[in-house]
Amino acid sequence: MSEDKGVTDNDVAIPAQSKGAAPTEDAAPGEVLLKVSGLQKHFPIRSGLLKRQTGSVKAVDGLDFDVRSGETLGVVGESGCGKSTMGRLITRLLEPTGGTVEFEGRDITHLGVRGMRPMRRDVQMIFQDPYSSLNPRHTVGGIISAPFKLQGVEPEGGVKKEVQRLLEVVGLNPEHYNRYPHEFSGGQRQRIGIARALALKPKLVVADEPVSALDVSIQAQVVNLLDDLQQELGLTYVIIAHDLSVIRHVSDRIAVMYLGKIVELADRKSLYAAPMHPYTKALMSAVPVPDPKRRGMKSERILLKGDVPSPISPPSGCRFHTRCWKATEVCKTQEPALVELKPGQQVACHHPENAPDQAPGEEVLPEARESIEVVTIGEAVAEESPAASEAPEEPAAAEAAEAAEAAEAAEAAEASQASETSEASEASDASSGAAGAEGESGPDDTVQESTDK
Ligand SMILES: Nc1ncnc2c1ncn2[C@@H]1O[C@H](COP(=O)(O)OP(=O)(O)OP(=O)(O)O)[C@@H](O)[C@H]1O
Repeated sequence: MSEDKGVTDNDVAIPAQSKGAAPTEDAAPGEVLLKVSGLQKHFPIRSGLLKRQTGSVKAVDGLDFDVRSGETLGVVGESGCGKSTMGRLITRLLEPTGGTVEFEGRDITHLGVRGMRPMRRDVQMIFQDPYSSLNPRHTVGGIISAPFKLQGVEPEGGVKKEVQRLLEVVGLNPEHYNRYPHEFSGGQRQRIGIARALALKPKLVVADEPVSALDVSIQAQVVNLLDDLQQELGLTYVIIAHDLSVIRHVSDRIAVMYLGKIVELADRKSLYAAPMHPYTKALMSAVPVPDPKRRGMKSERILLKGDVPSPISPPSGCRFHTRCWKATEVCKTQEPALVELKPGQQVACHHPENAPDQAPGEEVLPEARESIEVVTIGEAVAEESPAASEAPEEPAAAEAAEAAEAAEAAEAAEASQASETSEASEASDASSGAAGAEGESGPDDTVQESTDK
């Protein structure tokens, strides 16, 4: 997906983040920053003339986890399992139905708008779609300076100077301050979203599918940027993604969600080395192997049959039992608790993998044997032509991160040529951009006036 934009990705200086962003005053690394207990969100379903509640979508149905200062907690799961709802609950963009959210030891579950205001500075969100999360009528300067205005914060040196510094921090040209979102590529727009999220030096950043709307090579750049910013600013992340390759690359710990619940929560190494929940095992068996030496080796993919059940009436007992090849009678009737079976690895399963059976002596249900299909891949592929073994595998962001670094060197060679072209277009853009800005009315005028002092 190449985009013809006024600003090209060649304008992006990836290592430019080192321009002195001041670290936030976080809790000591490893201390609990966010604590979530029994968190629920049930969306009511109303029907009839009187709009009576006839049921509810149990999008998030009892989550318990904490996020430690300085870490990245990855949250993964199939579409519809409640990841985004969880993200919106912990950033308090949604009101929970039940449970509690504590930030730095303070219960923020039901804080009103005024009570939340100071906390809004500390907790920020990066959204999935850089195309729709930026107001097309506002300049980049206006977008990134909005948090300062909303919070009544006057940074040292003024808002404009600070916004330009932030643009540099995320690898964008500070001179593009007066440009509009449509003049940037997808990756650059996501950088603008990141700059906006970082404006008030938050302690916790919740990123909901921050790269899934982007081209694979651009995904790698944005993932690397998030990584670098975390190192420099001591940020704590909750990163939500359905792509296990992205999650593997960015996370210290990983929570696997299924139908509104966490089924496994573990540090990255343990989870990838020995997943305990059958659902985690199935998810991970579908991940492309990042190590080129191991590509083509025989491996088994577990294909779950059937659809994810409806969150309106989730299955009894263990919610995964209708799709699990290990399901027994106890799985149908008793919901397994999330318990730590190995240090740093919690799982909610009666019959976990790579751990002692929690309900031994139970017979596997006959229908359970039919719930999956195991496909052996690798050998057959390797026997075909060498080209065929590479063709079906989509490069994952983690691999692409490495590929992007190599590609950057090549791109640098092309950059001089590209910059000539982009300089020419910038010259014409500058005048049309200015005309566009002048032609805007209402809020944009305010932005221009207040930021171009
Ligand atoms: N405002 C809402 N009203 C009613 N149902 C909702 C609402 N928002 C989400 N849901 C439902 O809640 C469930 C969880 O949705 P959510 O968006 O949190 O899942 P997700 O894991 O983030 O999925 P995706 O990866 O597709 O974004 C889905 O069944 C969804 O239809």
